[in-house]
This record gives sequence, C-alpha cells and structure tokens, in this order.
Amino acid sequence: MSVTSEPRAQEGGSAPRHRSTTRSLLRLWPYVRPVRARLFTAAGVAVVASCLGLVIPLVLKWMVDGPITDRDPGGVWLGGALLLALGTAEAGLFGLRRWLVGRPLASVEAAMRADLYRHLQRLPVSFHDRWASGQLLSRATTDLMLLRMFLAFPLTFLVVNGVTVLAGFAILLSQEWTLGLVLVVPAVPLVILCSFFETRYAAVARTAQDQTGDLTTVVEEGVLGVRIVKGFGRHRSQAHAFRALSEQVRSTELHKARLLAALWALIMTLPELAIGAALVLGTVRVADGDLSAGTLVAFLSTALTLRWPVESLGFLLAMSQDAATATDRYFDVMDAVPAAARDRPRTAPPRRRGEEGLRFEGVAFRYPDAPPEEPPVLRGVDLHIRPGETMALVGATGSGKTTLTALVPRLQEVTRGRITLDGRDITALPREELRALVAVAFEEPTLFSATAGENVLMGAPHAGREDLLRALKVAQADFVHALPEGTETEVGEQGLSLSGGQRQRLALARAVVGGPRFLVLDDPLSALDVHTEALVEAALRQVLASTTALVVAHRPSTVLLADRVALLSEGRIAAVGTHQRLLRESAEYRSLMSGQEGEEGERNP
Ligand SMILES: Nc1ncnc2c1ncn2[C@@H]1O[C@H](COP(=O)(O)OP(=O)(O)OP(=O)(O)O)[C@@H](O)[C@H]1O
Repeated sequence: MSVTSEPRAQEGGSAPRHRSTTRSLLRLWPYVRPVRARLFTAAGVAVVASCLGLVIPLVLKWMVDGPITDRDPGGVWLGGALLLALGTAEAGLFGLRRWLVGRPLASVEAAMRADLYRHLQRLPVSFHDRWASGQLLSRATTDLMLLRMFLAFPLTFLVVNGVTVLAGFAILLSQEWTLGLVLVVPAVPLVILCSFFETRYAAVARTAQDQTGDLTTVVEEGVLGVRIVKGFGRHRSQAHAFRALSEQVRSTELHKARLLAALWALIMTLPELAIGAALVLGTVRVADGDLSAGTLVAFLSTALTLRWPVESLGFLLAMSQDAATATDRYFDVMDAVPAAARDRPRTAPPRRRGEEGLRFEGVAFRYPDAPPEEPPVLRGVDLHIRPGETMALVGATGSGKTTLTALVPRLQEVTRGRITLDGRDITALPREELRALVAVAFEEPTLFSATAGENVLMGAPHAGREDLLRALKVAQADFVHALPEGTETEVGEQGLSLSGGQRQRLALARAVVGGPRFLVLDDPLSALDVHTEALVEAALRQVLASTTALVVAHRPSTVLLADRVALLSEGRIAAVGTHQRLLRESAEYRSLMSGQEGEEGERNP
C-alpha cells in the first residue's frame, strides 16, 4: 500500500467538451495588450523576412533565363550578390524579431505568475481544501512557460507562415497556373485533417497537463513527508505510486506523440507528392518547349521555400493547442471568486452599544464539500466571550473545535448566524482590520523559509525589535537566541530544522507579537513538554490578561489558563462555566478531562 494519497485533480481535471481554441487564447489579451506594439512589429518584421525568401526564386528565374542563357558573367555576379543580400536581410530580420519579443514576453509571463500568486492568496481556505497543491504549482510553472513559448513562436509563425503560404501560392499560380493547381489541391484534405486533429489533440493535451499536475503533487508530498516515508519504511510503495503515475503521464505523452506523428506524416507526404508531380509535369512541358527552364526553376524553388511554412503547421497547431489548454487551466483558478469580493456587505451594520467582546450567535457551519447526508459540523453555536476574558473550548475529537476557531479570522465563512467582535459583524469588517484585531495560532504550526525573526514578525508587520524580543519571551521561544545566527537564523522550509515544540513556540510568538485585541489559539501547547508548557502558560497568562481569547484545550493544564470553559458537543455549546463547575455538573466534561476523550471521540465523533 502506498502512503501517497490519491491525487486530487478533481477541480479543473477534464477538458471542456466544446472549448474553442481561439476563444481560450483570446483570454490572454489583457496580458498581451501592454506589449502589443512590439509583438505586432515583430510579426510584421517576420512577414517581411519570410516574403524576402520568396523573392529569391524570382531572382533565380531571372538569372537562368537571362545571364546564364546569354553566358553573361557580369549578370551572374550581380544575381549572386543580390541573392547574398536577400539572404542576409532575411536572417537579420528574423534576428530582429527575436530581439523584439524576448524581453516583453518574459514580462507577460512574470505578470501572469504574479497575478496567479496574488489570486491564490485571496482565495478562501475552502478552495485550497479542494485543490491539490501540485495542480496549482504546475499551473504557475509549466503552463505559464507553455504560454510564453506560444506567444514567442507559434502565435507569430501561424500568421507569418499563413501570409507566406498565401503569397507563395499567388506567385506559383501567376507563374504557371496549371502547375500551381497541382500544389494547391492537396491543401483541401490537409485543412480537413488539421481540424480533426485539433479536436483529438485538445483532449489528450488537457489530460497530459492534468496528469503532470498530479505527478507534481506526489513529488511534493514525498519530499514534505520524507520523515513519514522513511519512518514507516515506505520507500518502495512510494516509488511504486510515483512509477504508476509517471507511467500514465508517459503513455499520455506517447499518445500525443502518435497523433502528432500521424499529422506530421501527412503534412510532409502530401506536399512532397505534389511537388514530385509538378516536377514531372513541368519537365515534360519544358521538353515540349511550352515552358522556359527559368520558370520551372523558379516554380520549383518557390514550392521548396513553401515546404517549411506548410510542414511547420503540424507542430504550430499542437503548440497552440497546448497553449489553449494551459490558458484554460490558468483561468480555472483565476475565475474562482475570492471570498472578499463575494460576500462583503455594501453597508456596514452599526456597532451595537455596550456589546463588547467576541460573540457567536446561532452559528452554523457545513464544509462545502461535505456529503449532503452528513449533518453540519456546527448546528447553532451561541457563545459570548467577555472583553479581557479567556474562554477555553473543550470537546471530543472531531466535535468541530478547530472549525469554530477558523470562523473567527474568516478562514471559513459561517453558513448561518453571525460572529461579532465588539458588536461589529466580522463580515462587515475589512479583511485588513479583521486580521489586525484577531491573531491566531494553530496546533500545526506553519513556518516559512525565512529567518526565525521574520517568521514571528509576520504576525505584525509594523512591530519592531522590542516587540519581537517580548513575544519570544512570552512564548518561551528564547531558544532562538541560541541558534547560530540568533533571530537571523534561516529556519528552512516549514521550519523542519526545528523541533515540533520549538515550531509551536515560534507560532505562538507570531500570534502575540502584535498585542492583538482578540486571540484565537488552537491547542497551541500540545507539542510542549510539561516543564516548558508550565513556563509558556505562566508567560501566556500575562498576555491573556489584556486580550479576549478563545483557546482550544485538550488538557486540564491548558483549561486552567482560562476564566471559563465552553463545552462543544453535537454542534452546539452544551455548557459554559468555570472548570470546577463543569467538573461537578457535566458528565461529558468530566470524562473528557479524565483522559477518556480519545475513546469517547472514537465512539461518538
Ligand atoms: N476541510 C474539510 N472538509 C470537510 N470536512 C472537514 C474538513 N475539515 C474538518 N472536517 C470535518 O469536520 C469535523 C470537525 O473537525 P475539527 O477539526 O473542527 O474537529 P476538532 O474538534 O478540532 O477535532 P480535534 O480535537 O481532533 O482537533 C470532523 O468530522 C472533520 O472530519
């Protein structure tokens, strides 16, 4: 069995059935707009360069029918010089095109990536619960790279090659229309085949990109969970899960390659056959004296010049399909509505007089992706935490304590009822104000790849060195000073170089550094040893004395930090009172505090 969870590609994981490639790609316009002048100039330069290539056969025709037939060395030299000049100009113009697009397109990619990152930060937690991180990572990396490549190459060359092919055919038909028709006729089946190919390739391209996202998730989980993998000796099963997924990606990529190969074979063969037929027909007509040798040479070299624009059609179309898929995947995320835009009321309700502290009124909550037959996690929570009061929240495992704490900073949105801070509905508060009022610390402390000090100061961007030192003291996180570079020590990804207790203490310091008015702590001392816990509690008492706090507690020692205790049971607050009173009056509370919580929780989640 593998320790890797099933990849969660459920969101945006399948190709839309009636998607139009052009419509998808047109969505890139707002990003391309600022660089449109350079892009159009580059396309114009490339068209001129490509058309210069078409003039070369005409010079050849002039040379064969003129100076070569007349044995005029001066004319031959002149023709040679002209050909050299045309070739040099063509190469120079293609170089100029590349220079024109390089820098602007890198900035388009950077702007799209920055927007995606900003948007991800604003999306609600419920969105991140549903989406696998690898799917988001692959959108921010592989998909955006595909888009830059599309804008740099296929977009321009579909236009350039289209113009070149039209101009080339016009030259061919004007030189000798019967021979020209021999080359034009195969274009009809080619166009039909290309549109058939487009539909099939679109579906496979989407599958390939989604599977790459799943693979990214597995790699990420394997790296982050390396301790579990090693601890449980799961290398083999982990490798097996990885191999199975990469096998899927490989077979989808092969499917793509087969489709491309089939298309390419047709695109290469049909024009070659047509050129062969035109060569035979043209030679017969020159032998009959119907056609000049120069015209035949010019005709054939024009046809050969057009080979590349026609043959490149296959992979240009494939790259455009990949880009359209990448665009769809990018906008799958960008179209998700950020919480703030969705639900902020137009007018803020007035603050209720005399109504202070943190209040839950008839709060109900159901996870958006919970099965419909399951009752809501919270079914009507009424609770008032007075200003300056510390309320411990106690309940069996899975009773919804973490869920309730997540509602206060609006990591999740209440389904029914409301939460007020000093009488003001939290949905009426601007996010910045809410974040400044409420600080949180969770049981699973998340640290970032930054210094220990930066991780703590994240809790209050305007706090200074003094605040940092005070917060470290309160959270008993003075161990930081003993790190090689003190508060400037990099703590590494997720703070994995620190112990669980050290990480919890840094997260606690982050919560208290700004001296918040409201503090929400989800069992913040669970990873501490008894001695450190006592020290943290002593220091925390000082902080809690000046804030209004909701503290999820599993152990009597944490409960004792609180003025009162609320018991959460079956989605409601079943009892509120002091620790002593609840011990006397509530059998459920007694059993939770006497250490039978685990069994209770398992029996009655
Ligand atoms: N993102 C989610 N989507 C769907 N259901 C969820 C989600 N997160 C939690 N749940 C469910 O909500 C219920 C309450 O979970 P919660 O984590 O709030 O409990 P808890 O009381 O904090 O438990 P513990 O004491 O073990 O930390 C559980 O049944 C859990 O399975």
